Amino acid sequence: METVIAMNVVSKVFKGKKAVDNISFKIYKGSITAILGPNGAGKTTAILMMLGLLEPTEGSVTIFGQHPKDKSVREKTGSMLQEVSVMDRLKVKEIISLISSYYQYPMDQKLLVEATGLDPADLNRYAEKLSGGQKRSLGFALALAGDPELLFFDEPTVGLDITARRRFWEKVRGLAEQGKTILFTTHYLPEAEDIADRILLFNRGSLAADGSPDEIKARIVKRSLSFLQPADGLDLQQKLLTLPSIDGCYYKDGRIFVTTEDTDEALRDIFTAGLPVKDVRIDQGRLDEAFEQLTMNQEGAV
Ligand SMILES: Nc1ncnc2c1ncn2[C@@H]1O[C@H](COP(=O)(O)OP(=O)(O)OP(=O)(O)O)[C@@H](O)[C@H]1O
Repeated sequence: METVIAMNVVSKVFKGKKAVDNISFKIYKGSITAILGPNGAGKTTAILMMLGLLEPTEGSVTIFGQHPKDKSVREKTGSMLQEVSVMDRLKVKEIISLISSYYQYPMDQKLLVEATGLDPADLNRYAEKLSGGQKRSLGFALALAGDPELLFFDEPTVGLDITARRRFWEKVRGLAEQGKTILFTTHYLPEAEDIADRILLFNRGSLAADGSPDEIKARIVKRSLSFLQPADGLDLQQKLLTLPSIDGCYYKDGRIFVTTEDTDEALRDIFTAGLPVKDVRIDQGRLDEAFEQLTMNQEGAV
């Protein structure tokens, strides 16, 4: 497998606070990797270091074996960051032509417009007049303009409607099938689960988990056990935590979820103790549960 990105024991400190803390991983050619994590976990900081827009405080980042700022790397890299800033007083087609002109082998502009779902009629509009979703489509076009080998997307689908979102992910899948390497952050876990073949879960600047969506789910949640939250939910949570088969519990969307290695044994313990659980539900583990437990466990450990 060809290594495209190597993060070697990388840390980034802002004013004495570690935003990224001793992170190491490699990303391989043709893979789609999602970086997940709560707000402030260090995802954007990590991406900015991979783009050469921030220097690590410690450790090193190499892209295609070079420093991220190396000209050869920039020519092979495209990115769409959270803030899509458009140039004032330029039409969409002028911006696309301008950015494409920076590259030796730009993508055909007609294909580019098709790929991003921009309406050809939008090409003659001033970019600052585009809607939020259309600006993101333009951002996508600009990321693809140089027909890059490696693409970074920071929260790419925020503000996109369902159709635009589906089109975006179909295109991303197609790009990966062509051998391009994709890295993206998202807060929409189902997207990560559907699209990514690997998830890097960040928490407080560290890597809390690294694996395929299935591996991450299997690592933590085999199956999940939950009940309706009663009026005295705190009391029930405290009682649940005294049972030997239950490792932890948390509240979400009106229900109490239980962390356990063995749902059968947990249920036996709950009924033996006579706890007043209602509407018992056993589900296959979901990624958001794994995510919640992994970040919750780490918080508990700090
Ligand atoms: N330029 C900066 N100066 C000072 N602190 C910063 C700077 N950039 C980020 N931070 C801090 O570093 C930490 C990580 O921020 P980062 O933006 O990387 O998180 P994130 O995981 O991308 O969050 P979100 O999901 O909210 O986008 C936060 O505590 C943030 O306040």
